[in-house]
Amino acid sequence: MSTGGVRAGGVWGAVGPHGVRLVAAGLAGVAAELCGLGLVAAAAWLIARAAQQPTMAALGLAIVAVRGCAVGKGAFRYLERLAGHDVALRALAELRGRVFDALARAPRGGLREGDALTRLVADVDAVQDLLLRCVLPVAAALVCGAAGVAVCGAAVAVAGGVLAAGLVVAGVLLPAAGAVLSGRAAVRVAAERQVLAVRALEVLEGGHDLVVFGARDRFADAAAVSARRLERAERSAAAASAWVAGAGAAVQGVTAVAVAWAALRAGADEVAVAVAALTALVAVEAVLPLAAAAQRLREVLPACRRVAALLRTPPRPGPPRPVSLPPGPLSVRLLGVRVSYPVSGGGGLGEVVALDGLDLVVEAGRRVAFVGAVGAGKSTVLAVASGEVAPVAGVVLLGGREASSCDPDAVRAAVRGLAQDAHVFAGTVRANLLLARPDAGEQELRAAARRARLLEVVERLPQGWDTVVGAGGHGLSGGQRQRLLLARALLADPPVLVLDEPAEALDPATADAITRDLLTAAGGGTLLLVTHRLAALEHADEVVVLDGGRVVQRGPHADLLARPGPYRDLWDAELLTV
Ligand SMILES: Nc1ncnc2c1ncn2[C@@H]1O[C@H](COP(=O)(O)OP(=O)(O)OP(=O)(O)O)[C@@H](O)[C@H]1O
Repeated sequence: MSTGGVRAGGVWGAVGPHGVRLVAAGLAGVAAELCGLGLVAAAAWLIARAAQQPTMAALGLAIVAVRGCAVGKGAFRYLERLAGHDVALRALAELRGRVFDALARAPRGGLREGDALTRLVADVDAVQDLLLRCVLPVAAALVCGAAGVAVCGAAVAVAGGVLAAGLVVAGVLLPAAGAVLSGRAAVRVAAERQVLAVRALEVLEGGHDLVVFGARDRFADAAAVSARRLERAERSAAAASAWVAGAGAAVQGVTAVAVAWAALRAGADEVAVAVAALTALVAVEAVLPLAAAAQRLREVLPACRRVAALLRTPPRPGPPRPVSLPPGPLSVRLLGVRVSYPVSGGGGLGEVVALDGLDLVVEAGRRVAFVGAVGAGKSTVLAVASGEVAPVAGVVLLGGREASSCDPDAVRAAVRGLAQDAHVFAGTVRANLLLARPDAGEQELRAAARRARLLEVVERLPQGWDTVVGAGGHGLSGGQRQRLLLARALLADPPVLVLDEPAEALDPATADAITRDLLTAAGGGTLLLVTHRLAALEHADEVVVLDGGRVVQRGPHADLLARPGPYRDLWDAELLTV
């Protein structure tokens, strides 16, 4: 699986590398159908001919053909299933890799949101049906239909023509009618399923709030209504499929009778009539799955189009010849940086200016704290430094190199830490930490945990480091979760460590102790720390006060406190809340 740019070919691009296997599966399917056809044709000939009491020698070849076709049908069907599923699973694995790459490139929100992501998983799985239930049956039906017409035609010429007409009805008209009939039902099912998924997610994820605000029953009723509507849509889809299947069986019977009748009228002997009629029965049976394939195709094609659209997500723009970053702690310079976010509302699109021509210099190895009111732009400073958000104007320099001329992955690796929306993965505590640095040793793990005050939490967990946390695992309190995320950020130990509210959800005493540790620890790289708690900032090399996306004050904690201004106002406000 690649992690880089877009690979061409959409959904078929994932199947292409396994083309030989797909062809092998198709050939095995065709061989199985031909064996089925040969079996019935030979058996029909054998029974009808045996009734004429010829010598055993005259029947010998047909007996061998019946046995050979019977064995061959089972063997080739087995090979088709084996090769077909093998190619489908390989193609799915390849496609999932490409989809994950594309998701990593996709902008935040949108496709990464819950319902869209759930749908995407189903869309990717639908590609399996494209191969197994659409492509392979079509190949087998085409060859078997043509062979049936040839056998029938050889037995009685006119019977071949009648069979061809029956095949057109069963293999073209019926699937087309079925696709139209079931298409509308499939669209309704997809829409209702999406509504139900959204409602179910709301009830599941917002369950606690719904109970607190007394809205649980209302939301649960709405979800139940959606479930009933989905059930009705699924019933009408199933009814359409049942009608098509019934019509297929009728066409099969009518074709076999018509072939026998045409053969009799043409003056064929009873052996030829039996062979033609039974061959027609099998040939039509081979094309009947096309009706189901057409219906499934109507559901699968939109899914494939959605996956293909995601695969076309362009890579994040990067320079053609990236400049490399110097080793060790890096300085961070933001010169005239302006960042705005698009927002919709009031019937149109607008923008929020988060950073407004910000100038900031943080020398390598310095520990700088960013403070300010809610929405002042603190998190955006970190996002710009780590390359998560691109400024619309201004320049970002890391270690003296323009960040935009460096490889975006290298920038993300050099400037990282703890974001506000950091995630605890379903896995052990150890695995969650090692995500930041898979090669970290036990000592480094413990040191990071100690600094984040996580060690005491781990020691109290039932299985210690091996306790499973995250979705479906041991529930962590808000404070424990925050310590785990902070320990992971500290273990990463990048050249520029960015920490956004690392002591959030902790009690004030622990929050201040952790902040003090972070600011006084020996060694380490440059530290950019966003915090609302000012008590420990006397240990920061510098404090930067932001307001409205601009720097309104900066300097050591003591200097800022010594004179009236925004910092002292924040300090006084903090004292009042203690
Ligand atoms: N993804 C976004 N889309 C739209 N507006 C955004 C987005 N992220 C931030 N903003 C806006 O940009 C401004 C600065 O946000 P930012 O998160 O940088 O502030 P902050 O100082 O970190 O706030 P807080 O202390 O609440 O975390 C705010 O007005 C915010 O509403």
